[in-house]
Amino acid sequence: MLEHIQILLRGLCGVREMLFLHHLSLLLVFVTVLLSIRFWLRAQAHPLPPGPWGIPILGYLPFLPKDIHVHMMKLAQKFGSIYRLRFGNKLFVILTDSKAIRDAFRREEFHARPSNALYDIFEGYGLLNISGVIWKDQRKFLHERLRALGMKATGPGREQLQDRIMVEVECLLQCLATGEGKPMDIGDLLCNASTNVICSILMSVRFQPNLPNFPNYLRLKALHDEGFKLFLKCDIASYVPVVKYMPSVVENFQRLMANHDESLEMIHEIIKQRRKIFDPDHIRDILDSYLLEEYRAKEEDRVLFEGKDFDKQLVQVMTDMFSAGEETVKTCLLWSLLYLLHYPHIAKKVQEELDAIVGRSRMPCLDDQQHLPYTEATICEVLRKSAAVPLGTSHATTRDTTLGGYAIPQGTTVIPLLYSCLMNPQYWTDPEKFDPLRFIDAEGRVHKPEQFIPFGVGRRMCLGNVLAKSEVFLFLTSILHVFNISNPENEPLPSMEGNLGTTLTPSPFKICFVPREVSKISRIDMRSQEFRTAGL
Ligand code: HEM
Repeated sequence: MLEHIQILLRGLCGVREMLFLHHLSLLLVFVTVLLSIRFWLRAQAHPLPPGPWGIPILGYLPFLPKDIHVHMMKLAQKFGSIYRLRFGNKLFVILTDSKAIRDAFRREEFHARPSNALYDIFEGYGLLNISGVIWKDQRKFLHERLRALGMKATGPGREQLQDRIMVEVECLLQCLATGEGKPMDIGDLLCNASTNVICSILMSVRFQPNLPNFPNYLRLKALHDEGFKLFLKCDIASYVPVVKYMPSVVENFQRLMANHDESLEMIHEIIKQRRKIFDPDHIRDILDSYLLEEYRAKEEDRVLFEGKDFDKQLVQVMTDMFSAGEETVKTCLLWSLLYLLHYPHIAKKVQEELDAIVGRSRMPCLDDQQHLPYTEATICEVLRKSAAVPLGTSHATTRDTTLGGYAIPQGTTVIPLLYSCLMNPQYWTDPEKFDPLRFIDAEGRVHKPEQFIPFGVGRRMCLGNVLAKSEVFLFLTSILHVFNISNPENEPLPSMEGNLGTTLTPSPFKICFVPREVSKISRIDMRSQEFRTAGL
């Protein structure tokens, strides 16, 4: 064959050209060999992380059980704390301990969110699902504005945040009191309470069955609940190219889009109403802060969000904060009550600490937090054992990189398996046991081990962690300060098994709230509801 080519070339070219071609082909062979050796050496130095085999087209998807988070934690025993999985045609890297997660997420190339047809719904707007410079700017802006509204761990100004939360705490306590100690399922009440806190911070709106906007709340909640389910279904389908064209998947996708559009439109309506009464000298919430930016940009003849639609950004940010802040806190409160039903002696110890430090003549406040180590340890233990966001939120790599000696190619989806950090027997003694004392050191102070990362770590860690901790503290301590909680008589204790969706939630359960000498606590200060409804 080679001879034939040479004869042909001899016929076409002179001797000098032949020599040149000969040298050129030698050079090409040499370069190819060199590149192959380099590639092989690099692959030896930085191979892909190890991981289980999957099957063609679907990858590891068919082997995923219902409790994905537990299964993924078990895979780490075989493959180590950094391993790979293939879902359909997509490469995933799973990080199962806080060291690997910290190592990765402190680096810029791990800060992006994955990008596929599903995430494209957000068109690069909002905060939760965007990447790059816009994400950085928006995160900084929101962080500063939230701090200005009192969302900080220490220092003056926290009363603003506390006031907003306490309005909802007081409403909740009144509802619980109407139950007169009979069994109640309080999932909807907690959902309404946490929605109202976040909506108050975002746009000074609250919803209550006796307020005219309550049907809007029910619709928004239904859209979100369905949206989360559809998102999960479409998410899995989006990894397998063939599956995503199936009629049922296309239909789910279209419903998700319609759902998303309707919920954005509802928020947009609130924004349009607010614009009419906006006052740059009276900034009440996050919505006002954005409108102030818009107002200043107009005054200074400056363009906001070059090439982007300001209203779309505003609506998507509101929606992102709403989704991130409502479900998580409600879930965490439900778990708190469920664990305390199972471990009544812990509930009693928290009440004793509250009685000793806060006293029986007032309600707990944020300043008490630092003086209540057992209560704080109990909340840490709730955050650990419930692992409310077991799979964290996926990140993606923006360039080829390495981690722990492994190659992580550009565009890899990275899952920080928070469930493993919080529940792995390698890091926690008897992790299934609910035991606040694991967070108390020899001096009686609260100590948080390095695997305790319920809010993630790094530059993309939960933006609302201070708010979440404040809410859980104020709701839980207030409930325990005013009521004794118990399981309905002659009923088995509710299951502690979690159901995996975007969060890990307990199944619905009933609980009795029996007042504890309420008369001794000064009457709960019900602030006027008019101030809240005025923002509508
Ligand atoms: C107990 C309650 C909560 C838990 C366990 C929780 C947990 C998390 C986790 C694990 C992440 C992902 C971090 C990452 O990407 O690495 C996250 C992100 C986020 N959380 Fe929370 N969260 C809670 C409550 C809240 C609340 C109340 C808000 C409201 C402001 C909030 C706002 C956010 C936002 C905006 C992000 C995305 C940050 C970004 O992409 O830069 N979260 N949260």
